[in-house]
Amino acid sequence: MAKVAADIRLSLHHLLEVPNIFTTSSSESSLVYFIFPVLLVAVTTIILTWRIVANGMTDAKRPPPPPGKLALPIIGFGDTMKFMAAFSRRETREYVAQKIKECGSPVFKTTILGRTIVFLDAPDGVKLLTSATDDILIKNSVPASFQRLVSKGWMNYRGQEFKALKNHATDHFFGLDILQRYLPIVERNVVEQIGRSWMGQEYGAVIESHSNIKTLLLGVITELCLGLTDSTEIGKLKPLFEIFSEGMFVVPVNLPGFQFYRSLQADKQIIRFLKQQITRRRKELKEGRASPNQKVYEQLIQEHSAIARSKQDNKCLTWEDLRSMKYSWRVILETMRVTPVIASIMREANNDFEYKGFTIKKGWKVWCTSAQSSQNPDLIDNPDVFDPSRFEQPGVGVPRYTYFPFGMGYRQCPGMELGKMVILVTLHHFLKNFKWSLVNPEAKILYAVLPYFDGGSLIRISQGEYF
Ligand code: HEM
Repeated sequence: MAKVAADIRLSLHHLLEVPNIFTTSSSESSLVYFIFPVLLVAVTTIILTWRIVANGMTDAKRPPPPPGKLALPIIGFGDTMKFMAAFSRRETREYVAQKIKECGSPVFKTTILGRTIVFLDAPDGVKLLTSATDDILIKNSVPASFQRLVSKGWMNYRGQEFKALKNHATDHFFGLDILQRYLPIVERNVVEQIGRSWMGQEYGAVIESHSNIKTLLLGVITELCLGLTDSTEIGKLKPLFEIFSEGMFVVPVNLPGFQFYRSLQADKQIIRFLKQQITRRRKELKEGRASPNQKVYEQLIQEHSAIARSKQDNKCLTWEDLRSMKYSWRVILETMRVTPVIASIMREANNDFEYKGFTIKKGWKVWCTSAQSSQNPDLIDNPDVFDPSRFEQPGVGVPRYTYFPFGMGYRQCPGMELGKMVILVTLHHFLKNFKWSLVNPEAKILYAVLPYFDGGSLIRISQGEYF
């Protein structure tokens, strides 16, 4: 090693000692004239090799890779700016349509954030992305910042290890029998949070609803996972989560002054907080102290008031009540179709494979966005129209493999039933106690990984007993 280092130092020394070409003797300048063409040929060869390898032209027996230009490694941005601008303005559909026109194929490739991304078509692409096993596609296709912040645990598990983890989580947390036990806790949290932040406001008061709902959800999760009910303690976590999530889709520079650095610091504080809470919870458990649009609105009121009427003495919601909220669930599905929480299924090729006559290379990211599936006018009638009735008959208004609010198949969201429960319970209590309207109905919903309300989500609430 020492010899190699010495050789490198020597070569660097020689290189640095090459005299200025404008003041050289003839033998020195001929050396420079020799070096330049060699460098030129070397750089050209590297670029050509990269292009050939990137385009998969080296293997004559294989079909070609999908069409679409790739950027030069390291220095090339490719479609990064174009895609990010379209994504944040909710114009992914226009971006995809333009690319399909440019490439002449619904399956195409490009470079985003320095990675080769292959966009697949729906429904076939969604079917592949959600049903392929880990030897073909792995769940690793997220930006580096997101991966470092969020994917440290669950997403890094593969194959048998992943199955064991998922079974464990289902047995101890996400199973339907366990969720039924959580229902009273979820409902109490919703009612308490509504009482704390929403009740008692004067008629027509304006509320920042997004932030309030986030507090509500944090309260539910911290009580379910940690048995934590102290609202002051929970209040400390909220700003940390805000800072943490702001770093999910940024350039991952871990230096003071950068967002990613701030998010990692917040992550450390959250972990410290959670560790303290887990220690406290374990101690409690050991000591045995722990205890376990107008028509749509009218239809929702109809469904929920019927449930409320069927109960005497203001009894709590039951699992059967949740199961009977069928129209409400269609409204929620349609809401997530129009504004998906997670707007793409993302995987990474774990091996070379073929798709529709194209070779997808190992390491390439493989995506199918909701713009190509659940918002695609070729697959869904009038995709921009909010119409919960499309979910009345499974697979008809919304064909199979075109809609994936919780993902599908092997890596489907394990929190789906919990998410569903919290949303339905919250909706029930909101409908019961409030009427509301948007303060700024023209305000856009934009994206920074997750959707957010441009200018806040102010709503005007009027408290009452609506059923
Ligand atoms: C409305 C609420 C929710 C929505 C819309 C949602 C949506 C999703 C989606 C689209 C995925 C990606 C699936 C894929 O790539 O195929 C996912 C994964 C995941 N979700 Fe959810 N989710 C929700 C609530 C929750 C909750 C409440 C939890 C846990 C408490 C949770 C835990 C997870 C985990 C651990 C994964 C990773 C699964 C894997 O890697 O296999 N989610 N979710």
